[in-house]
Amino acid sequence: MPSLGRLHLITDTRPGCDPLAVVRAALPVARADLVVQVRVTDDTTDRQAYDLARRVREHCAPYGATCLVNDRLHVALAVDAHGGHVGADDLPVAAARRVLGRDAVLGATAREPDAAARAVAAGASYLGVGPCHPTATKTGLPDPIGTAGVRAVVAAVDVPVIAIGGVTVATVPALRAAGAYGVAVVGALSTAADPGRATAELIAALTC
Ligand SMILES: Cc1ncc(COP(=O)(O)OP(=O)(O)O)c(N)n1
Ligand SMILES: Cc1ncsc1CCOP(=O)(O)O
Ligand SMILES: [Mg+2]
Repeated sequence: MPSLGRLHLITDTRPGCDPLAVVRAALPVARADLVVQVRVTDDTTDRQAYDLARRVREHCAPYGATCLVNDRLHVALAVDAHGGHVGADDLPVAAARRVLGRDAVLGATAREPDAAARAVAAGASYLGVGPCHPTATKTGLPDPIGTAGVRAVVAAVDVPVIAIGGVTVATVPALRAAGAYGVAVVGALSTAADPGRATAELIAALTC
């Protein structure tokens, strides 16, 4: 399995967004440092999710970027994605591992050390940890864990920790200092005036 990219671009399929345009802008900048996670709104049909994921997968290939699918692992399999991401309301990690197979990239959401260690024992190859900071992108989230929460999870596991939730280029240095391997963003790229430039700034912050 290639090493995991440090910048996880999560697609924003809310009304008014153009997720493929953001992916197209980010790929030539971040190349193999990019992981594109296809995440769709709940009212998106499987056919729509499949069509988006198939196109993302095709776009990623020439750049060596990784394509993951959030929640809908049958879509991940159908488009030959590199893997998927699951959280508390999705298939359990061990079941997701069985679905995706031994070699797939499998991310799991965790916000505290015990749950993180259980997810890794069940087969997660990386953890999405957060929300680290306040965010308006997803409702119903628990309180942010901050950099101290990230540090606690990092100390408990031996897989890459991807910090998520309210991440901006300004917050990356502190997250990296807390041990995060990388970051996952929605708004920092989907609402950027120039997503290519925003990608370059995030990559610079992640790799310095
Ligand atoms: C990298 C990363 N981390 C966390 C999440 C959140 O997953 P989940 O808790 O299942 O919530 P939804 O994204 O499904 O609403 C993620 N998608 N990616
Ligand atoms: C899906 C998800 N899970 C925890 S925070 C979040 C949304 C992150 O979006 P943003 O990067 O815009 O804060
Ligand atoms: Mg989920």
